[in-house]
Amino acid sequence: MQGDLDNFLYLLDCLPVAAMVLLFNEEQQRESDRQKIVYVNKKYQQLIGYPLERTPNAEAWMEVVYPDRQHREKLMMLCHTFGGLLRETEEIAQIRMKIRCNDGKERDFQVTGDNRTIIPDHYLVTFQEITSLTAEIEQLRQQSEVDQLTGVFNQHHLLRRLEAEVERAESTGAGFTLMMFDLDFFKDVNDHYGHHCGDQVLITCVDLIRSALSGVDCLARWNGADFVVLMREDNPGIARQVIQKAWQGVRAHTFCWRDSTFAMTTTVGLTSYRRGDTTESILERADLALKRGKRVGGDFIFVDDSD
Ligand SMILES: Nc1nc2c(ncn2[C@@H]2O[C@H](COP(=O)(O)OP(=O)(O)OP(=O)(O)O)[C@@H](O)[C@H]2O)c(=O)[nH]1
Repeated sequence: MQGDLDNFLYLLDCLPVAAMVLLFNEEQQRESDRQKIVYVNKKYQQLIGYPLERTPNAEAWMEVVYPDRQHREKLMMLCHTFGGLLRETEEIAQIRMKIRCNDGKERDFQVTGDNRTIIPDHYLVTFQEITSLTAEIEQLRQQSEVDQLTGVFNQHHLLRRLEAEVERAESTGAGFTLMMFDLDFFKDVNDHYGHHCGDQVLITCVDLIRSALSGVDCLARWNGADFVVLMREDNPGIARQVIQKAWQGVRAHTFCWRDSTFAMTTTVGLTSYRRGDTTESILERADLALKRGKRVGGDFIFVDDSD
């Protein structure tokens, strides 16, 4: 048995993957004493940087590689499930975790626990670094939520935020305001000056609107020349004052294209959250308010105060 273990550990040192061996002892009273790290291979020491002496048991190891207490507590819960899963299913279990390595850098790892090792009660845990993969996924996730032309959020993100905001309003009672912005006669800009000029106008308008908002307000492109602002302000009067600055900012701006200058106006439809609202009902009301603003010729802020 000892020979098997020695051979097994020798093989682990030849692996190009960081690995540790855990010994499970179900008889120990305290959960933290049930898992003991009995071996870390060479690749583990190179990549994560801690020798076995620095990792005497699972709990101490956790404190070294997860100095952030909150992160550690979350992970302890995950690991508890992870260990339970391994013992119950006699299979492989995987989790993703952030580890503070000995060089002080935080890296992401795919951690795989395998209880099918040949030594009874010994579990093999391998660590595959996925830091660059995680960064790429995060970058793609962010890109998928942003409008490529203007850099503000897209409709997909807005709908997610709106859903979360409706849930928050339902549970806390703190409302919010939704505004739909449309550039008036934007099609004429494209027709007169070309699509490229239209693009620049959209970018400039976004900058002007954004500069009137605070960092917590969510500005998103709804489609074409329509934008939506979600503001955590349940008083429509106050929200109106803020949005008027954005509306006025676009109005006062002189747009230049080659030898020409021109002005732009916007129409805004504004509505506030009401108890029982869904994302659809509040969007519908904002759209209706926008249409009513358009009906009076645009260049207008229409506040929906119907009941
Ligand atoms: N340049 C440019 N044009 C776009 C883009 N997306 C949509 N459009 C154009 O935006 C126009 C639609 O805008 P609308 O708001 O419906 O038309 P509008 O002239 O502003 O009409 P009103 O809103 O009623 O004042 C169409 O001509 C689209 O081709 C874009 O990314 N770039």
